[in-house]
Amino acid sequence: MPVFAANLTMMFTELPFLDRFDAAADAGFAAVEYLFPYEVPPEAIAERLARNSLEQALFNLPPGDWAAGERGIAALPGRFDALKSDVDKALDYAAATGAKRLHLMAGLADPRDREAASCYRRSVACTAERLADEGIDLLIEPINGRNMPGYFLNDFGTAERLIAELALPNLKLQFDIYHRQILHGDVAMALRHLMPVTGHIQIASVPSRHEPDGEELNYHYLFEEIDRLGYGGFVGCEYNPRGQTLDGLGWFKPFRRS
Ligand SMILES: O=C(O)[C@@H](O)C(=O)CO
Ligand SMILES: [Mg+2]
Repeated sequence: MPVFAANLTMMFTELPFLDRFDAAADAGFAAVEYLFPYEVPPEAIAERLARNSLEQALFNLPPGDWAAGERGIAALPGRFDALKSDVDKALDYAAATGAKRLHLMAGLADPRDREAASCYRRSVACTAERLADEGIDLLIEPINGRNMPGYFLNDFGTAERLIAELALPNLKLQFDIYHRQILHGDVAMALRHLMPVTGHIQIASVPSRHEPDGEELNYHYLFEEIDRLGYGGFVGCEYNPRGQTLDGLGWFKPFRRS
């Protein structure tokens, strides 16, 4: 049975950020993820995790100036020094929360731009090596251009090739099924093919990015497939609830922590 992580950036947004940890645990989740923890001190997050016996599945390294439209800096020329201090900051949060996976966002750049590609490769390699010292996996995630126009890493094949070329044991794929379906389809075959390099999975319905309980994808089948493939990681619930978060958790009843 997959272990689901509530995504606290999207779920339980009826509540202030720290209270979402309590709500996720009360709803039966054993783990949580979110995009960015950096507005809140690491100790405050650690306290909520401990109080609720929750595991911290994943979060993202700092993304640059999000409010100004940046979506990561790994592929941006001239930002390598900033990335190194971002990694230190993220590692402080990982140490406090026990997170064993961090996602590095690529940024907005033309995937055909050679300088961006070379920056991205260097950023990914150096960050993975730094994280390996702490026993942490680095995740890279292809994101579809409808949700994030101009995002550099917009192709699963590119991510697969980079992971193979760099051959760093802690560099893994963040397989967001929502993005996969929009970018390429063929989700079940891709899960089979990419499972050896997959370090984290995320889910949402397609096309609405709501609860994984209908529309284009058969999640009942995909959850069984993920189990059949022996996946031992977390499945992040990265969806926008249609209404109140709790009202949309019917799909989750069979998986609740007892
Ligand atoms: O799919 C997504 O959008 C996220 O997993 C992410 O990290 C960037 O927004
Ligand atoms: Mg995602």
